[in-house]
Amino acid sequence: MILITGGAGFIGSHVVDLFVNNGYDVIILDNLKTGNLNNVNEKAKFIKGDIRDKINLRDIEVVIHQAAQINVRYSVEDPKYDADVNILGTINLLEAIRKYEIEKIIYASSGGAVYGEPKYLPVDENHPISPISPYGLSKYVGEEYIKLYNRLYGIEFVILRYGNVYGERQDPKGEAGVISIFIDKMLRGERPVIFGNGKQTRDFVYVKDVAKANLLAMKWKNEIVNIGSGKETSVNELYKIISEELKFKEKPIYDKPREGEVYRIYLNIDKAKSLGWEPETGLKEGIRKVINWMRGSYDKLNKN
Ligand SMILES: O=c1ccn([C@@H]2O[C@H](COP(=O)(O)OP(=O)(O)O[C@H]3O[C@H](CO)[C@H](O)[C@H](O)[C@H]3O)[C@@H](O)[C@H]2O)c(=O)[nH]1
Repeated sequence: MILITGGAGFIGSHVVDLFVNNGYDVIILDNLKTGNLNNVNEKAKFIKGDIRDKINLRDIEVVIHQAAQINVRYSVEDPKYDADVNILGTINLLEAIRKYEIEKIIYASSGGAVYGEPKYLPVDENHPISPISPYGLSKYVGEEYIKLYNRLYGIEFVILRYGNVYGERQDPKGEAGVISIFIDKMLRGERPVIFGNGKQTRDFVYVKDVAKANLLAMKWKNEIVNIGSGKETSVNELYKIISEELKFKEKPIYDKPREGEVYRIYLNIDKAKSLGWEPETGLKEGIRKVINWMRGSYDKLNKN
C-alpha cells in the first residue's frame, strides 16, 4: 500500500488518481487545511490527519510526501509556521517511516524555490542552493533530512524538484498559480494584475505530467530530479496566450513587483529525460484544459 500525504490537495490528488488508475492501493493523509474532499478519489482510503501528529504506517510500503505549507509569501510573514509544517512535519513523518521500516519516500520539493535567483540558466540539479524565502529553505531542509535518513537508516528516496505546477483543481483563490488566477479573472471579465513589468519568467509544468513523474519515481533510487517543462515563459507571454485563448481584449493592470521572488528561472530537465520522464502536455494545450475545467466548475456552481 502507498501513503500519499496531501492527497486531497491540488498536486497530491492528481498523484492519487494516477496511482489508483495504475492498480495501487492508496491511503491519503490530509488535514484538509488547503486540500478539498471533492478532489479525493473514491477508490482511495482517506484519513483526515496532520503530518505533525502521530502517524500510523502499518502495511505501507512507500510514502509519497506531497503535504506542505506551499505559500511563498505566507512563509515570509510566518516563517515559524512554515518551518513547523514543512520541516518538523517532514521529520515527524520520517520518524514514522523509520519505526515502521518503510522502504522508500518520494518527496515533493521546489525547483522554483530552493535554488534562489539562478546563477545560470537553465538550472540543473547541481546548481547552488540559495533560497530567498523561508519556504524555499524549509523545502530544502526537508530534502536534507531525507538524505540523512538514507545515510542513517538506508531509507530510499526520490526528491522531485517541481517547476511552477499548473492544471485542473488549482484554486485561483488559493496560494498561487498565476495561470489559474489569470483564467479565473478573465472568465469573470476582470483585468488580471501583473506584478512588476511581466518580464519575469517561470517554468510551467502540467500537473498530470508531474503526477507521472511520481509514478516513474517508484522505480528510481536515491535521485534528486528537476521536473519542469525545460522552457522559459514570461508572465507577459502567459497573459498573451491566455487572453488569445479566451478572446479577452483588455490589457493587464501593471502593479509593483512582489518582494522575495526570483526574476528569471527555468529548469534543466535532462536528468529526468535520462530516467525516462518527459513532459507530454504543452503550455497551450494545458491552458486549454484548465479553461475547460474552470468553465465546468462555474457551470456546476451556477446550477446549485
Ligand atoms: O496575479 C498574479 C499572480 C502571479 N503573478 C506573477 O506570476 C509569477 C508566478 O507566480 P505564482 O504565484 O504562480 O508562483 P511563484 O513563481 O511565486 O511560485 C512559487 O510558489 C509556488 C506555490 O504554488 C511553488 O511552490 C513554486 O515552486 C514557487 O516558486 C510571478 O512572477 C508572479 O509575480 C502575477 O503577475 N500576477
